[in-house]
Amino acid sequence: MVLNELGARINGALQALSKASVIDEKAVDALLREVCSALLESDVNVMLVQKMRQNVKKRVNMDELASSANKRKVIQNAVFEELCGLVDPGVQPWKPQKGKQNVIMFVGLQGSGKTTSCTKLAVYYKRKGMKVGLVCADTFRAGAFDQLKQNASRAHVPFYGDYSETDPVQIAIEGVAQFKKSKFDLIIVDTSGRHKQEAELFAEMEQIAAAVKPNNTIFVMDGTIGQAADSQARAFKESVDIGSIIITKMDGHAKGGGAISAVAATGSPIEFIGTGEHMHDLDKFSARPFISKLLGMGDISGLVETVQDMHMEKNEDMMKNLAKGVFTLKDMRDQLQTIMNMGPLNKIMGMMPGMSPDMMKGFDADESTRRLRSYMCVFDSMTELELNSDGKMFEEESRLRRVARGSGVRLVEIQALLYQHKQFGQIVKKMGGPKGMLSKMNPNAMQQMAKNPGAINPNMLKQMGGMGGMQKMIQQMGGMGGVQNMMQQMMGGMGGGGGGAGGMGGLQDMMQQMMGGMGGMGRGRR
Ligand SMILES: Nc1nc2c(ncn2[C@@H]2O[C@H](COP(=O)(O)OP(=O)(O)OP(=O)(O)O)[C@@H](O)[C@H]2O)c(=O)[nH]1
Repeated sequence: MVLNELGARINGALQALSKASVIDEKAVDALLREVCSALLESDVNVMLVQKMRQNVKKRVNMDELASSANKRKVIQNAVFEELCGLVDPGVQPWKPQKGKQNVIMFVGLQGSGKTTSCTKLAVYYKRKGMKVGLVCADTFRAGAFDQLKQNASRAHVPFYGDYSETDPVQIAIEGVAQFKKSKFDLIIVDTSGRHKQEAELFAEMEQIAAAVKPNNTIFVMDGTIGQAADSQARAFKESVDIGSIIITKMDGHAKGGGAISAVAATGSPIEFIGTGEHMHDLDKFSARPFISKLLGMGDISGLVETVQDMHMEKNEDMMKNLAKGVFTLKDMRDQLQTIMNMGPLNKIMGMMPGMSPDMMKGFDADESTRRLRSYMCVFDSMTELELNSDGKMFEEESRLRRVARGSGVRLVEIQALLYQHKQFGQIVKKMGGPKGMLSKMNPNAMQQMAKNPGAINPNMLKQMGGMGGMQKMIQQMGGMGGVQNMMQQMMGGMGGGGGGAGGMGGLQDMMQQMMGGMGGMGRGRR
C-alpha cells in the first residue's frame, strides 16, 4: 500500500472512532485492527506492528477514562504517538554550520538515487544561504560525471569533476581542496555505487573518506525495496561511519512506511526523503511532521521552515508598504518570485493543514508554474514607474498592449494578473493603515516566529493533537477562513483576506489569492 493510501486508511479508522456512539474495548480493538492491517499491507515489520498495538493498549486505560469525548481523545493521541514512535529513531542527524567548511560524502548502491539526491541537498542548503559545491568522485559509471554536471548547472551550483582522471580518491581530494580554498560552506562529494554490497565498493568508500575526512556520510537508499531496507542499512552502517540516511523514491509506488520504519529500527536518523525526480523533491524528515502530513494534518514545522527560507523580512520595502496599506505591482512581483524560488507549488500547499492529497488532485503545479513564469515576463516588460504604481495606469489600453507585445503574454492573461493585483491591493488597503491588522503585524514578530518554529509548534500541535484535533482547530479558527487568516499571518500578509469566508471556498480563495490566481484551484473569476 503506498503512503497516501496508508494515511487515508488510518485516518478513516480514526474518523470512524470519532463517529462511534459507544467507545469501549470493542471499538478500540476494531480501530487497532484496521490500523495494524494497513501498516502490514505497507510492509511495516510484523513485530513492530505488534509492539505498536500493545503500546497503544497500554496507554489507554478505559476504566480510568470518564467521558466518551475524553476516551476518544486519549485513544487518538495514543495512536498518533505510537505511529510517531514507529518511525522515530530518537537520534538527531548532524547539521552543517554556515561559515565552517563542511564536507558531506554520499554513499549508496547504484541507482539508489545518490547523484540526484546530492543535487537536491545542494539546492536545499543553497536555499538556506550556504555556498555549496558539488564534487563528482564517481568514476565507475560512465554517465555519472555528465549527470551531476547537468544537474549542478541546472541548479546553479558550482561543480568539480575531471573526465581524464580515473582515480576517484584523487578527484575527491582536488575537488574538496578547490572548494575549501574558495571558502565554500558545504562541499558535497558524490561517490560511485555498485550493483550490490561488495568489498570493492566499501574499500573505495573508505579510501575517499580517509582522504577527505567528511564531517558526515549520508547513505542513500531506494525506498521501493521495502523490508530489505533494514538489512541494507545495517550492512552499510557496519562498514562505513554513516551519519544519516536519505530514503529516495518515496513518491509513486513506494511502500514507504516499510522502508522508514525498518531503517528507523536500526537507530539511524533518516534525514530526508526523496519524493520525485525534480531538484526540489526532497523533504526533511522528522517523525511528528511526517505522521501529521501522512494523516492529512499538514506539516506546520515544514511550512514554517519554508516561510523562514523565503526571508520575507529582507523585503523591507514591501513590509513597509503593506503596513501603510499600499501594494504595488513590484510588491506582487517580488512575492511571486519568492514563491517560485521555493520550489513546486504543490509542495508548499501539501504542508498546509487540511490539504489532503485528494484535495490537491485538481491542482496542476506545472500549469501554475508556467503561468507564474509568464507573469514574470509581464513584470519584466513594465517600466519602473509602472512597477511602483498601483496598476491603475493600465486602464490606458496602449500601455497594456505594449506590455503584451513585450512579454509575449496574451492580453487577457495580463488583465487577469492586474485584476488579481487589484484584489490584493483592496485587501491590503483595508487591512493596512494605522488601525489595520497589517500594521499590528510586526515584521520582527514574524521573523521571531519563523526563526523559532518551536514558539508556535507546541500550541499548534496541541490543538492538532488527536486525530479529530484538526477539525476542531478549524472550527475554533472559524472555518477555513480562519486557516486563511493563520496562513496570512504566517506568510506576512501575502494575500488572503476576507477571513471567515468559511468552508472550502475560503481555502480555495486563499490559494488563489496567494498564488496570484494561477488557475487550477480557481473559481473561474477570469
Ligand atoms: N521517482 C523518483 N525517482 C528518483 C528519486 N531519486 C532518484 N530518482 C531517479 O532514480 C534514478 C537513479 O538515480 P541516480 O541519482 O542516477 O542514482 P545513483 O545512485 O547516483 O546511481 P549511480 O550513480 O549509478 O551510483 C534516476 O532516474 C533518478 O531520476 C526520487 O526520490 N523519486
